[in-house]
Amino acid sequence: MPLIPTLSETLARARADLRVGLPVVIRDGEQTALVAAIETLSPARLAELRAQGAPHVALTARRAETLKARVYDGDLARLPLPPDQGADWLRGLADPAGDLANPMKGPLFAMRGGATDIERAGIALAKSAHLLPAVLVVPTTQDLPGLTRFDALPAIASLAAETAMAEVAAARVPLALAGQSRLHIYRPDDGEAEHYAVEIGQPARDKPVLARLHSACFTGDVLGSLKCDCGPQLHEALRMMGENGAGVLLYLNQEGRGIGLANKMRAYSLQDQGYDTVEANHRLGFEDDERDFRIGAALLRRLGFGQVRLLTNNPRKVQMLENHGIGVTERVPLITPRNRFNTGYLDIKAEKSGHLL
Ligand SMILES: Nc1nc2c(ncn2[C@@H]2O[C@H](COP(=O)(O)OP(=O)(O)OP(=O)(O)O)[C@@H](O)[C@H]2O)c(=O)[nH]1
Ligand SMILES: [Zn+2]
Repeated sequence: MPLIPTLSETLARARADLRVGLPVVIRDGEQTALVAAIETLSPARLAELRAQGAPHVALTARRAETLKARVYDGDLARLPLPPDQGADWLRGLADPAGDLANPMKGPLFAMRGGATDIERAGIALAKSAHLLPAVLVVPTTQDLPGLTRFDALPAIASLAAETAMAEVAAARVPLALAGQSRLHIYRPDDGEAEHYAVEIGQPARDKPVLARLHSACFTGDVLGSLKCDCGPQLHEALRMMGENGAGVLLYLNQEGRGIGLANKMRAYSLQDQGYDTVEANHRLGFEDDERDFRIGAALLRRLGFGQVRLLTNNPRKVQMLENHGIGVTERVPLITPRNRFNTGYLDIKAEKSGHLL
């Protein structure tokens, strides 16, 4: 019996491969293509890929709009790689860092017609590897042993909900702001980041629990950045749970609303150029919010909680939990002080993302 990796295992390998600059093979019916992340593509690897066939780029519609490329494929655009262009040109398409210095990348000719599911899967893979959402796609007929391959299209978008998570450890941690807590570590089967649950006191399972789903923010939570409200929200939530005597805080490793810390810093760099938090995400090729809140719902259920009093200003979080089987009996606002660095950010969250601030 050959040992065949599961889809979760293949996904974990594919993310690692893309991050180090290796292409993966994706098959969709009769079509097979090599897919590589542009962010990590070296000139030497590009030359190898060119020897396999005619490459094209797949970008999200968000990035294509910034580049003024035509979008014929709904949520993505495909651009052929011209023979006289190379790694620098590709990098310019993927990475907005050079947009101001070099605004004219085109004219850019977009491809039309034909199947686009391999491209869509490739972009989803690059996003889940926390790379820039832009991939090089090379249709091929060769059998390429040694590369990670998907023999059918990976249904990445629906995977997170189904991914199993194992509790790997739990132990008591006394907290300055909340008293006794128990920290649980959960590890997803598909190699994604671990998530944490902090149980404060001994919350009853048969009553709505005071809960917070907190997305990781290295800059705010750890460094005390004044650019956002994350650190004060984290501390205030813990303090309220301590005062309440019980609660549960999920610390979800979805840094930068799911785009990863490197991309969040790219977004900050665009914000330094004057774009707001939403525009910066779009210029990078991301949606405003790439988080998958199903993970939070799954974790709450796993901990035995079916109903929550949710500490949040974000109505989407309430909606997503309810959609995924967790009753939100009350939304408890979590308002923290403004300062001159975060006030614009909070205004945009209220205006464009519907936060109740
Ligand atoms: N992409 C991006 N992410 C940011 C930026 N500023 C903060 N973040 C991230 O935004 C997320 C905020 O998470 P939360 O505080 O849990 O969620 P929220 O949507 O603000 O809703 P609340 O429950 O009301 O706080 C964290 O993952 C931060 O890292 C930014 O300018 N760009
Ligand atoms: Zn933050």
